Amino acid sequence: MSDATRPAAPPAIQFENVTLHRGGTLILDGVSGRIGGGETVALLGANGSGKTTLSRVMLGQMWPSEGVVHVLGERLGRTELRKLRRRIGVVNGATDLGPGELRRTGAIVDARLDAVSAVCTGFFATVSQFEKPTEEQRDAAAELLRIVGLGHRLSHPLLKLSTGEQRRAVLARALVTKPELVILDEPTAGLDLPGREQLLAALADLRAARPRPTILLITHHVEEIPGDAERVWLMQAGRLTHDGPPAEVLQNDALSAAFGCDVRVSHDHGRYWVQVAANPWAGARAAVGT
Ligand SMILES: Nc1ncnc2c1ncn2[C@@H]1O[C@H](COP(=O)(O)OP(=O)(O)OP(=O)(O)O)[C@@H](O)[C@H]1O
Repeated sequence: MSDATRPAAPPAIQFENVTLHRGGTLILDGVSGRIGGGETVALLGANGSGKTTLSRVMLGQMWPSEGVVHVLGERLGRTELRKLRRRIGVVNGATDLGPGELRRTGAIVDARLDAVSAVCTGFFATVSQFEKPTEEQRDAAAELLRIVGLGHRLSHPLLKLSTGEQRRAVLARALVTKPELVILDEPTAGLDLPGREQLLAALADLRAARPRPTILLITHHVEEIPGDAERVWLMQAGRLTHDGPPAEVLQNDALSAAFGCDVRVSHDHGRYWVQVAANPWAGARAAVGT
């Protein structure tokens, strides 16, 4: 069957005309998009463009003022979120918080837990250990922690791990249930160079898995986008301005507009790289005499 006649994979995520206001600010402005089952989509955009908010809408953590969102065949608002969340693996930046703040910020795991217990909370989609994991579940958690390079930290509380180690533990938690959908929000923040490459390799393994999970990767770093990702979304001021294959979207003009500075994109070793061509702060430096 040719690509033209092959039916499109059923969507893992589909949202239409999603608008979200908070405190009088328009954060998402009528965004629509679709990710087919098993596809990888990278979401790029400047600070404050609305990337995390969009991912939180998909997770049912924030409610849009308008619009319809379907995730893994379920319409948000008409489905039991707890059940749905068990099918989704999430990595975000909010791991090093105490329990009071956990509820307020939507953090995903209680950082006082030891690494194995923290990973096991992924089986129950809870932030803390409210249910006792089985021995098999603890073994699976330990195995994943070894795979992400934390075999020597199994019984350490997350609070006592470095930022990069916490990040790896949270990735293990996200993957422990073999989720159908994985949402990674800046998963390499705080990782050192080998740590980042290790995480990107784990991402490549995930993309090679069968059945292949759907992946939404939110990042600021063009070089982290798998060159063969199905699509790249560019976000600017709460709108999805571009949606297409990497070669089409990762262009000088589109990225310069999205980041508000003149950039040059290159392609090497199967990945895209970006350099700032003109320093947007040069005027400010001149003004302060540096
Ligand atoms: N609860 C809120 N009330 C008011 N404004 C908010 C709220 N949450 C987010 N915002 C604003 O919405 C905008 C988008 O925030 P969001 O965190 O989604 O951006 P982002 O693209 O993920 O940014 P970053 O790259 O810095 O993580 C920002 O300007 C932010 O200040």
